[in-house]
Amino acid sequence: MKFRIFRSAEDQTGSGPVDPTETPRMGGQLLPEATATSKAKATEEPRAYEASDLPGPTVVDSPPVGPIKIAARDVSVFYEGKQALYDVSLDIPDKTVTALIGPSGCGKSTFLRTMNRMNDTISGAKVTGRIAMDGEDINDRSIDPVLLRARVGMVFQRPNPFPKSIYENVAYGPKIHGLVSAKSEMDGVVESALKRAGLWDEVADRLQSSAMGLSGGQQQRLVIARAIAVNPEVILMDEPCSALDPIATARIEELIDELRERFCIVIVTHSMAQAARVSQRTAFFHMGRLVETGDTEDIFQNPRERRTLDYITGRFG
Ligand SMILES: Nc1ncnc2c1ncn2[C@@H]1O[C@H](COP(=O)(O)OP(=O)(O)OP(=O)(O)O)[C@@H](O)[C@H]1O
Repeated sequence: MKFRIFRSAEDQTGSGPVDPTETPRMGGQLLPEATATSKAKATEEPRAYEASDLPGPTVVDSPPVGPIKIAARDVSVFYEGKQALYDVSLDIPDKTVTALIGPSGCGKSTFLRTMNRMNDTISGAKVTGRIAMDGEDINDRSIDPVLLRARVGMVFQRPNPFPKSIYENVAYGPKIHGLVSAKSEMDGVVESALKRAGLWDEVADRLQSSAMGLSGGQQQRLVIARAIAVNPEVILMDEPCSALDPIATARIEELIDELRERFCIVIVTHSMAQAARVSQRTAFFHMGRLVETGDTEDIFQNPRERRTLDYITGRFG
């Protein structure tokens, strides 16, 4: 059996070259060329990928099972009038990791930001369409974006701890949102968030030390602890491992897997291997459009769209 070229599992950033010697794997399973090709286009001869194929229709491979946390309908985003995202409709299930994949500039981060109204903070950005969380329109005038961002936390590419102590980084959110007043209660919140972020054992004896003295991977887990401390319902992650080494990346990936028991997680990643490892649902974007979405296993093993197949097998992007 032949195997398609696939990004190396060690390629954590997704920016490295495709490794032709790497055996492709998806959730411990191989990605056989025969399966990917025959099911993608069972009766058609593969044809060359052409720019005129774009833009294509959205294909919903299989609807998610279980409760939907966020439902996006016909979401478009414009920057200074220039359209960056076109009519994206996507259901994001609760207690699941959904990976947003696609080549640079396809709109992954733009779509991610629509879910906690971070695009509101970009001057000249305009969002149309509807995004509902638990059935409630998050763009409704009655929704306070600051409170929304506590419910929908965000972790960025580069760890961005505040230049304060480890303790203060975690305590900051509960304090400003008035969730906790007593010091003893705050101690409990900080400890619990650090434990859930898998950092407690490494920092318990230096909570008053500066967060800036932590390693990059520890800082990223601290930022995750900071997001968790305000009891969010959703955690958005924009390439959270791209600035980390493989060991720190593996630790964050384990953490993501643990966190999905309690949270709805959406992760933007350039690494196909990472998307395959950490997510249960995948959405593939190309040129501002959602091309295909479905269970991660289906997207990687039986993509329906030629563009998806070309991307996941490293032909472009
Ligand atoms: N603040 C902004 N102002 C103007 N245009 C923007 C802004 N942010 C993104 N864009 C444009 O919107 C399009 C989508 O960008 P976006 O960052 O969402 O893509 P992406 O898929 O996340 O890319 P990458 O993988 O490189 O981060 C691009 O053409 C980009 O140049």
